[in-house]
Amino acid sequence: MYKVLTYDNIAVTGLERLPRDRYEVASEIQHPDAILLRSFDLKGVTIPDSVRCIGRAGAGVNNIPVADCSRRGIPVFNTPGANANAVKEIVVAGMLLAARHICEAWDFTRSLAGDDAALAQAVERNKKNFVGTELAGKTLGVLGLGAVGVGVANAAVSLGMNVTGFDPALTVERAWQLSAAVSRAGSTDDLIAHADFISLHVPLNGETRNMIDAGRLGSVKKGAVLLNFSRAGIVDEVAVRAALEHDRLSAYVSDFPTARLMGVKGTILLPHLGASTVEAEDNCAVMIADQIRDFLENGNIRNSVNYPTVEMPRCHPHRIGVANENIPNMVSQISAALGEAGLNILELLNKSRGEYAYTLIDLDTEVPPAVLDRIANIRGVLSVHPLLAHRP
Ligand SMILES: NC(=O)C1=CN([C@@H]2O[C@H](COP(=O)(O)OP(=O)(O)OC[C@H]3O[C@@H](n4cnc5c(N)ncnc54)[C@H](O)[C@@H]3O)[C@@H](O)[C@H]2O)C=CC1
Ligand SMILES: O=C(O)C(=O)COP(=O)(O)O
Repeated sequence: MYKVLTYDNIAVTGLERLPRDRYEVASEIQHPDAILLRSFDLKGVTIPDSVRCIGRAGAGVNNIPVADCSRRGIPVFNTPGANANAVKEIVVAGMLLAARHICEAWDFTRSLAGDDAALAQAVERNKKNFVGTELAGKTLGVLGLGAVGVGVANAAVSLGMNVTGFDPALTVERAWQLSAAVSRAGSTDDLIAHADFISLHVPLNGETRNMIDAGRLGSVKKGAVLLNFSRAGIVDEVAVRAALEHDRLSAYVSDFPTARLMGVKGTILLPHLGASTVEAEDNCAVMIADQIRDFLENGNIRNSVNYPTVEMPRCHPHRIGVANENIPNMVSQISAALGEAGLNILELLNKSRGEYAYTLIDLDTEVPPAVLDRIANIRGVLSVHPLLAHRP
């Protein structure tokens, strides 16, 4: 039995991809083979030695100690694009909430009482307080043109907005998806200085933390709207607060409420709802369950954030998967350990990514525990697992 420890709500449609006769899935479980989670903060948790992989049903992995996992030979998976449409839609909603003062207007309406005539009178008398602006013709700057950013940029084009984008590592795939009407900003600063709406779609990491700081906010167009559906830490909240208080920003729409911004005029704070649609939760859960199952059973790696893509069709029953440092002589030492034990290699695939590599080896017979131990003890080997073929 494979044991899968879950944190957060993982959609049942996804969990059903892990057959009950082979998988035990629970939120409390001893010696898990895999951890499945969404935004739960795994950085404060000791990851048991039994864990072979971690699956994030979603995009951001800033809640996972990825570097530690890499050193332990644990691939971390995510689900690129699986929730991007949901985020795109809520960003469009966020622009409209800000541009049309919908939150204040809704607060006003809820405060009303009386009969139809009284309500109509109050409505007509007060609607001038909520006059907004239209999105069409305004400029949206999209920072980060990945799965979400491209969706937001294209949606904004279809709403009649002028859209500029910036992404120093734009992939060819995303470039193909991006509307030709989206112009390319020369830099983050350039994008920020010319936009009426600025939407952040970068991952939170050492490079992006606090990237929207006082200096950059000082150069935004007066009255610009900042939308943050990425992570709280991408903006310097002290600077955002000051920009709101000085009317430099007219609104800050964020999916990440924090104590510093609660109640500050101009903030529209949502409870991390970007990916909370039935469709996105299903997409993410199905994708991650399939990926961790293929890894646990076949050693195949697809959509890992720290290990290379390694996929070898399963034609033989006896296979091992080895995670190792990307240093000379690894494959030769591993194959020597197998050869000296009289085991014949049928197929071998080795791929590397940065400091790490992963090797899949199909053999003509089962690898005895002593040989697995020998491989595990080779300097630079980080994890080794036998992968027994299951009947379909
Ligand atoms: N609010 C929510 O519920 C959700 C939030 N997110 C957040 O949005 C982020 C982006 O999600 P996806 O688009 O799916 O990820 P993605 O990986 O497809 O796209 C991220 C893009 O940001 C770019 N990038 C990285 N550093 C950059 C920088 N310094 N300047 C400009 N571009 C930079 C990358 O090249 C990449 O193209 C996630 O990392 C996560 O933090 C994602 C999904 C749901
Ligand atoms: O996918 C992401 O990065 C998200 O922020 C979505 O988080 P969630 O799955 O809703 O906890």
